[in-house]
Amino acid sequence: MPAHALTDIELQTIAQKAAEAKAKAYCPNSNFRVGACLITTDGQYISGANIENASYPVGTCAERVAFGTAIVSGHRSFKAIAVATDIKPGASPCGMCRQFMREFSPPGFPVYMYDKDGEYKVVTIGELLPDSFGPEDLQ
Ligand SMILES: O=c1ccn([C@H]2C[C@H](O)[C@@H](CO)O2)c(=O)[nH]1
Ligand SMILES: [Zn+2]
Repeated sequence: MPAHALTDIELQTIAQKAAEAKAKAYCPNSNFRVGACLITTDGQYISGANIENASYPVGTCAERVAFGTAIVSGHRSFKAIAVATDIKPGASPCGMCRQFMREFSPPGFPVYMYDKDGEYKVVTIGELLPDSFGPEDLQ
């Protein structure tokens, strides 16, 4: 089992919570629901969903809502994130979210992408954002 692998229970829980968050998306502009759920290294789950705005660029993605919520709750260390959408295959995080997530996750951090049937593909943030710039580069 790779160091970052989740247990079956963790995987089930993160998928369920990402799907629940998806139901809470506020997306009157795109009607494209996205839910996300992070699991912290101490086993807590923190969710997010996309929140759109009448001024379109002001809207934000589910991944950044989940990470932002976690960070302001004091969490700094994460095992994985799940992202759930109603398409098939599941959606891959946008470029801005890749960089945002990279701030708080090592290259091996797993991103589980769930599709409308609950099937997933998992990739690492390093695969999504190769040769990335991170906070350690500022030291
Ligand atoms: O990985 C993604 C991709 C898109 N969105 C949101 C942004 C916008 O509200 C809607 C359509 O792009 O989906 C996310 O939350 N996460
Ligand atoms: Zn995004």
